[in-house]
Amino acid sequence: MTFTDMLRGATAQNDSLLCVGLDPEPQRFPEHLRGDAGKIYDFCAAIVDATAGLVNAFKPQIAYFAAHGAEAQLERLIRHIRATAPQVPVILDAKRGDIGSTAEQYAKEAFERYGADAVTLSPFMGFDSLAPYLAYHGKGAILLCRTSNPGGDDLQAQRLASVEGQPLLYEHIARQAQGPWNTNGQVGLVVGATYPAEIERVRALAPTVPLLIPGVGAQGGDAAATVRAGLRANGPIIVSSSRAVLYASAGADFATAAHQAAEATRTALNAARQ
Ligand SMILES: O=c1ccn([C@@H]2O[C@H](COP(=O)(O)O)[C@@H](O)[C@H]2O)c(=O)[nH]1
Repeated sequence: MTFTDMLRGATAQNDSLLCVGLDPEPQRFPEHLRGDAGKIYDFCAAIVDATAGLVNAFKPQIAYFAAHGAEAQLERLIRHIRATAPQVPVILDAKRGDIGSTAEQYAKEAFERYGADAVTLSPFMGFDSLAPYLAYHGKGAILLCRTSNPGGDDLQAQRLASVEGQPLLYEHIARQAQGPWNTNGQVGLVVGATYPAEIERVRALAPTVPLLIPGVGAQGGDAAATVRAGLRANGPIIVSSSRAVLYASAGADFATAAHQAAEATRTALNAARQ
């Protein structure tokens, strides 16, 4: 099954636009696990079990595993997601970007080693740096477009004088993603919930690609504005929240609290659907 098929299925089955981001920080774990990088799998698996019926995707961020040498725990976690929530796609947030020969290795890592359904990529090095991921037909390639951080403006809001109509860089990325770069219907875009006007602009330029939208929760993005700006009948969205769900409680009830936080966010997102 393709990434987009899985996304459509999980969105319908769980009645959800919410993606739970898996960004494990051992120092923020509940007391009985705190500071122990060997417990990353246990912590994340409990979060997965508590939220699997509430999400349309899970998004592990690879840095939070690699920083602790916990890649084997990430592999095990993705196998656990497959076993307990086979309908829910896994987006590996890796933001890779490199020349083609190296990109081949990164693509192998994402899709063969980890078995992810989609991966986040930086489009900064151009189409040939994306092509190795697109060679994995059916897998999602989600390109950074208008990111959630304030510094995203430094480059993404610059005007491209060399392109007809002089679009901003992020607008050009959106057009490429909807058009010539989307050779097999695998491309998606990352747009920050912290910038709803830009989500709307990206959606106008890229009406059907999946939008991965981080920035609700800890970064303060508005759930309702995000849905209104990004969701269309044929334009799916994946609204990601990590810390607000993972660390809803620092106590032994962390998984119950994560369930409640995810459910509240799912409800807020659904309330804004047309
Ligand atoms: O523009 C972007 C792209 C990716 N991210 C990632 O999403 C999560 C956000 O975590 P929260 O705790 O919900 O703020 C994190 O993994 C980032 O690397 C993003 O925030 N913005």
